[in-house]
Amino acid sequence: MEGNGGKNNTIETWLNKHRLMYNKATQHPFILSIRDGTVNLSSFKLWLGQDYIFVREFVPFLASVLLKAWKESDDGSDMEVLLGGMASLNDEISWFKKEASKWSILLSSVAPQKANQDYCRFLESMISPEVNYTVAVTAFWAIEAVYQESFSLCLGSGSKTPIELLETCQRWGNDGFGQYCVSLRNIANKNLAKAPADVLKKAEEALLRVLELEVGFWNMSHGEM
Ligand SMILES: Cc1ncc(CN)c(N)n1
Repeated sequence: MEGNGGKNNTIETWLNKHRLMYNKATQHPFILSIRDGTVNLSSFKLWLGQDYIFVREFVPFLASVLLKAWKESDDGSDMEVLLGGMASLNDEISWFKKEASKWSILLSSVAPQKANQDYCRFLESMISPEVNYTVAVTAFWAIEAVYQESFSLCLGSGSKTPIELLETCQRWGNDGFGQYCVSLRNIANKNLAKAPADVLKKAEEALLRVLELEVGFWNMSHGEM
């Protein structure tokens, strides 16, 4: 008997249950200000410098998800999807450096703010071998999905995203990244479908924590601390 009552759509069930929180994370006023063209460029620059620090911390987290997949997953294709994610993180780091120099941001002098530190601490907690693969991959999907949904909003019809921010929005809002997030959600759902109740509980808690941390990260960028 599967711990999830035989269902294979846990993520969708959770998203419906936590819709309010999910919308807070994916339709934050910071993102809406990019979409309506009123974004404060100093907020954008703050976000850029802070996210560079976050993305560097994201690498060991993803490495730990890969390691868990190798040890715990019975589906070899998970590894390939995660490896693709690692390759795009490599691109992402180069892109941050290029973008920072375009905006005259000295990345080496950026210090992580509280919301970023909290998020990085969460990532670190997920690295522990005691956190199982299903929980970690659910958190990983949620982290990527929030950026994908958020930035794709800034590309939709009627958006007035400033031209100099379009590349940023395309980085996470493009169809390829959308497909990658669908693959991650399928991996999470597949593992959640066979997870026992205690793992399901931890995975749902991890999803909620990610949403809360994403809201905190946007608040920090938007100057609402
Ligand atoms: C805070 C945050 N969340 C998600 C992502 C997408 N990798 C990111 N770059 N930064």
